[in-house]
Amino acid sequence: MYLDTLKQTGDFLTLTRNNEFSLAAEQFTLSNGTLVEVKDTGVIQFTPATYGDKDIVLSSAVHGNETAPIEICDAFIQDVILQRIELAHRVLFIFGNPKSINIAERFVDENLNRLFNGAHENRTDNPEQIRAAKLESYVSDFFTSVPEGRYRCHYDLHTAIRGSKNEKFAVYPFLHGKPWKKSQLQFMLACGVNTILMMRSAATTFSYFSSFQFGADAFTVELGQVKPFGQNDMSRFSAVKQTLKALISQESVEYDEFNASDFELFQVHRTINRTCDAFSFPFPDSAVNFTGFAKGELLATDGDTTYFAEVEGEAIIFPNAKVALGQRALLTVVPLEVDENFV
Ligand SMILES: O=C(O)CCC(=O)N[C@@H](CCC(=O)O)C(=O)O
Ligand SMILES: [Zn+2]
Repeated sequence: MYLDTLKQTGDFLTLTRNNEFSLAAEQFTLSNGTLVEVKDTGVIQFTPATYGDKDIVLSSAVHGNETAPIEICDAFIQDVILQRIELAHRVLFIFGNPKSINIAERFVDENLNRLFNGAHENRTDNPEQIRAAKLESYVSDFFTSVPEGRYRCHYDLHTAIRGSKNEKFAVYPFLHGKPWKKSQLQFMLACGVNTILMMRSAATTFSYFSSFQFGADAFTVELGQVKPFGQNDMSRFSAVKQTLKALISQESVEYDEFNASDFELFQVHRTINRTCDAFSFPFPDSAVNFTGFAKGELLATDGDTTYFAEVEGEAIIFPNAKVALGQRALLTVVPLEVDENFV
């Protein structure tokens, strides 16, 4: 029975870290009427006695070494349980990969953020495969256990391996032709995120899953660079903390008028996958995200295949030569202007 400690401390992160793979479901009600449901290790759902029309998912630790988002969500969960924050909406918090938090690694056996939207099927069992399937079902239950037509969003919080020219940026999953929402860009701006990458194809990421399967406004949000626990400068996250707090605790949140000049928008130019053991980049580990290359410059070598920048200024995002074979080793992006595809 872990509930007494959880009620007293609100420390769901420690409970999660002490139970790497599963935790028996339990529930209780706070004196303010909020129902607290522990669904599993790392998965906790809050339902206020009276709740508004938003169903909000906030996830972190899909990559275990990305600690700043974990600290942000840990603090929110404690604030809710200890009644320092009163929620206005239903909220599901997820710490994605508890064991990878404990070993301070991106993942244990397999990158969890490549296993969503059915990608966990037909593969040999390992903890991340199992976890992806469970997380999908918790999110599905959360969104579908209430009447249809409610507003849904999912912000999957990460930090990037490399430094970035633009410290904070968000990935807007492929919307299959639906327009991008200026209101979501305003929300990101309020979080201190002025740089958005528009994906142009389906993915197996957590944010794409919620966007595609449930029509949620969903993003992968990169809040800075990976640091061990205790080494994050939490002052750099004050805007995102304040904006997320407003989202979950206020009936509605007003944002400034959309102004295209506030943003740097990019669309994916191409994805380069690693297919060979001999995969390398010509640039050093210190090369930051959004570094632009001149047309014709070498971007990557995959066995006998060489990739050169196809357009002037083609910029690199998430270069990682160590990904598993078949996985994305590099995204490149080019600037995007606001047009009629934004509503
Ligand atoms: O810095 C890196 O190389 C990776 C940071 C990270 O985990 N990014 C996400 C982005 C997911 C998306 O494309 O929506 C990932 O690679 O899973
Ligand atoms: Zn990540």
